[in-house]
Amino acid sequence: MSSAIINGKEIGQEIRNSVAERVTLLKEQGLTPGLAVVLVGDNQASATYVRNKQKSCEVIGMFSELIKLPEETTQEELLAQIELLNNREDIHGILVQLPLPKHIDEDTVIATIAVEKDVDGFSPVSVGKMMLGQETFLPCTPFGVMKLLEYSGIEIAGKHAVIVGRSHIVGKPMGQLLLQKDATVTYTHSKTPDLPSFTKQADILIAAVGRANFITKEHVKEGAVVIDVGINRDENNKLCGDVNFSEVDGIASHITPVPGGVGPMTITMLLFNTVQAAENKLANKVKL
Ligand SMILES: Nc1nc2c(c(=O)[nH]1)N[C@@H](CN(C=O)c1ccc(C(=O)N[C@@H](CCC(=O)O)C(=O)O)cc1)CN2
Repeated sequence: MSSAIINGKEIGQEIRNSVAERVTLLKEQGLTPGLAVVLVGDNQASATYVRNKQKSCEVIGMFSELIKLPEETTQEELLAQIELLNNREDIHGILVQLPLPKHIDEDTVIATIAVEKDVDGFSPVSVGKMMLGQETFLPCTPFGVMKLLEYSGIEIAGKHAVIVGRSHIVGKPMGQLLLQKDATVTYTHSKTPDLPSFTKQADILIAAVGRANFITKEHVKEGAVVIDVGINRDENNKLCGDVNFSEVDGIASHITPVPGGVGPMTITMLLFNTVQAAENKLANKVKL
């Protein structure tokens, strides 16, 4: 029997509908949520994501502004742009599309975003608050995964979650969010020896390693929930995840497809966080 598909497009749309209602309420009170999207350089994939983010804002009635900077922009110039956005009344959320050109230090740039506008949830203060379980903006991809699990009725408490991948924006926060819901969490990565001996124990397996079709049937326990965070291109330049879907289908109880699984949730939770930032502003609630 095939695994149940966790449909990120459908779940994302349901959440976007409720975010759109919150936008309408804010506008009735004279505030239009505004997102600034900063894109540096000519990365084609980044340009596509940024376009999709802006289009998604428009669909739900939010304002968005693209700050497009050339590849040769210096770090100082970029930091100056962010300072301007930090001080703008009409901008409630700021995101700097990653990756940045190599001559710019991502950590310094992210740390410059005002924490109350850090709708990507990447700044050191946001990450620290998330680790402590305090109210803050959660990073959009792991936040989206938590919503996928919630909307699919998947129990987390008491389950063994195994994360494959340790990036700052997905793997690490993912484990924390699952831990906060009482999962037992194991972190693994591409250099973990005998990886299947760990992943085979997972009730919930999160693949966030960034390698096409890396997770195969030998990694997955019968009945596991498999969440594929990967966005890769295979040898035919076809979009694919970190999980070899056709091998794992039928072994997992539930699985996310690529495309149409976690990806759409990343932008959904960005909209969610930006509306939250605007609501916080209206309520004069500064998240420091
Ligand atoms: N500042 C940020 N930079 C990056 C983030 C981020 O969350 N904040 N994440 C990724 C890229 N990303 C958003 O920026 C992103 C990636 C993929 C998708 C998505 O919807 N994927 C679709 C397929 C799209 C396609 O056809 O190519 C899917 O999986 O269904 C959305 C957002 C790195 N940078």
